[in-house]
Amino acid sequence: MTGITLAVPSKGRLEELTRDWFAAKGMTITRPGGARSYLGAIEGMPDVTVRFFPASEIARELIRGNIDVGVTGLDLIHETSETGPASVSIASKLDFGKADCVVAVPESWIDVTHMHDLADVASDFRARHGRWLRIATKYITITRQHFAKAGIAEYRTVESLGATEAAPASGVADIVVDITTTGSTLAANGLRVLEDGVMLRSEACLIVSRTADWSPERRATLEQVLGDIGVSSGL
Ligand SMILES: Nc1ncnc2c1ncn2[C@@H]1O[C@H](COP(=O)(O)OP(=O)(O)OP(=O)(O)O)[C@@H](O)[C@H]1O
Ligand SMILES: O=P(O)(O)OC[C@H]1O[C@H](OP(=O)(O)OP(=O)(O)O)[C@H](O)[C@@H]1O
Repeated sequence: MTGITLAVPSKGRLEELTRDWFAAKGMTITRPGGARSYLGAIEGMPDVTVRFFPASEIARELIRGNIDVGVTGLDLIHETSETGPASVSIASKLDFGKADCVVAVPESWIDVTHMHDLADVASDFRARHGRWLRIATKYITITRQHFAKAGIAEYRTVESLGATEAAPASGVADIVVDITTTGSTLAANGLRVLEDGVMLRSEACLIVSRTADWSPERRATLEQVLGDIGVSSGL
């Protein structure tokens, strides 16, 4: 077996930009079965099988080694598993899909400008309010890691799969961890990013799995394909 699998986003904001990025490198991704098909190819590259997946599944399968190369957001690699970053190699940043994963508090918390202020708030919270500080987020892993690094342990996460920024105003949580690009959603919901509250700067990346089964033949195919794009695997 010398062929390799390339996974690209099947939908969402990264789909078209990914196709355009490959096209600019002279590689045309085809989807012979149409938009509902999950199998594709790259014209003139019979050793590459293209698979279409949601961005979050691409991150998971790269980490598990079930796909060889893929395009997804760096944030999803960090969020999917604590071992995510070590399980992959970033072959190239793609300069689109940019978003910062941030900690944001209500604008009315005027004394809270840095993570160390938040640490003080968190440790007093239970005594003052009779409950833990609540953080609305879908970035549970990233939150756990960064709050531990900031020495903050006294909080609870409230898992939010959409409209996270609405959680403080609606009383579901006190603060949020979410991604932001222009900042307009945070501002519209009366939230402010802490001055040292950027936990991760994310963008779409071309990512190689370290955990895939890299036989010498498949490795040679990988380096050849990446060489055509002008990058190396970093394996
Ligand atoms: N403004 C933004 N909002 C959300 N995601 C963004 C934004 N800008 C870039 N991204 C990136 O896009 C990726 C998520 O893409 P997409 O929304 O297609 O994924 P998904 O989670 O599979 O979609 P869905 O939420 O529809 O299931 C993440 O890596 C994220 O960082
Ligand atoms: O900083 P901004 O430019 O305002 O962008 C950030 C917002 O965009 C995304 O939500 P989206 O509208 O894509 O909905 P989602 O929650 O389904 O991802 C993200 O979850 C933020 O809410």
